[in-house]
Amino acid sequence: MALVVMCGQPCSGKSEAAACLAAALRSSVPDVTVRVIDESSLHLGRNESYKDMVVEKNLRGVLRSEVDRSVSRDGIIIVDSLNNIKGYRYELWCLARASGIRYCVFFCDTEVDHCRDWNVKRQEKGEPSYDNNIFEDLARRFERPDSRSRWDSPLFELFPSREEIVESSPVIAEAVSYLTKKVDSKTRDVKVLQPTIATQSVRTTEGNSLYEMDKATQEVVSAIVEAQSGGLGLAMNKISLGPDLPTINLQRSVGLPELRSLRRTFIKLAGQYSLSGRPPPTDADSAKRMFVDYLNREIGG
Ligand SMILES: Nc1ncnc2c1ncn2[C@@H]1O[C@H](COP(=O)(O)OP(=O)(O)OP(=O)(O)O)[C@@H](O)[C@H]1O
Repeated sequence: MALVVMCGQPCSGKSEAAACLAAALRSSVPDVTVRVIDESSLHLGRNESYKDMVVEKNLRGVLRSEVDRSVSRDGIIIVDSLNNIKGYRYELWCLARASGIRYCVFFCDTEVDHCRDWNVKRQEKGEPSYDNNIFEDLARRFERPDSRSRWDSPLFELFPSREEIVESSPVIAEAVSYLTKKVDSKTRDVKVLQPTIATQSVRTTEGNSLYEMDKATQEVVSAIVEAQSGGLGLAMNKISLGPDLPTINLQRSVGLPELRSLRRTFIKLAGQYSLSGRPPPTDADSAKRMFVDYLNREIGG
């Protein structure tokens, strides 16, 4: 039914806002399942998840896979994480689009000084908090949402340092109405994302780019599994697929379920709205090249 992406600086009030939104939605549409996905629901700690770029990338991958598994036309998913990188919000938007559901972003626009104070208060109370260096690094890298981008729209803005956020706050009510309203077919006042052919289940015909992509990415997965099993005497962390293709540089051993999930997500993300803004690959080699680039970004060294 809908995907809601929380976004904001560390310790900016996202979880409190997400809880208010979830409660308001549950009262408004009691028959709809509302689920909040956050780091703690996946048993991931803040400092462990953001201590360097590799684990941070890993955290984003885990959250994205969970969102991918959970989005549906029947329930509402709220992703309560930093969602601080615009490319990542774009990926979440693609997942919503692939499922043909509503989407919106909630931005807790709290000044960094307040976030820092609130984080220090949590530290003093012994509550889960960010280490100071991790907080400063995340604060510096935050990419503000921009409602002109499809993946940051519609954008609901909250100012937790200036106004108390409660279930009855006007912006929460506005979001509940947007997320639960029946679409008026005449005015089309609520935007439901429409899956493109590239994001629908694959309808394969030979020569079709999706078929090529499906087959090519499967070959890449098989090559990785083979290399990791020590077969063919291949190096496990640097896997070559041929002279004209980039090398796969793995940071760690990656199991088949994770590879399958990455492949599924890649296929959804590719197509018309490809990761690089290029058109979908039309031949096996370019599909492999794009998939290897994607894997190197997600799980590469
Ligand atoms: N309006 C407010 N006034 C004072 N303190 C606040 C306010 N909103 C949130 N806080 C405090 O800030 C801290 C962080 O709140 P919250 O967990 O909602 O933020 P968050 O953005 O989800 O944090 P994280 O980035 O760790 O997930 C909490 O201790 C909370 O009590």
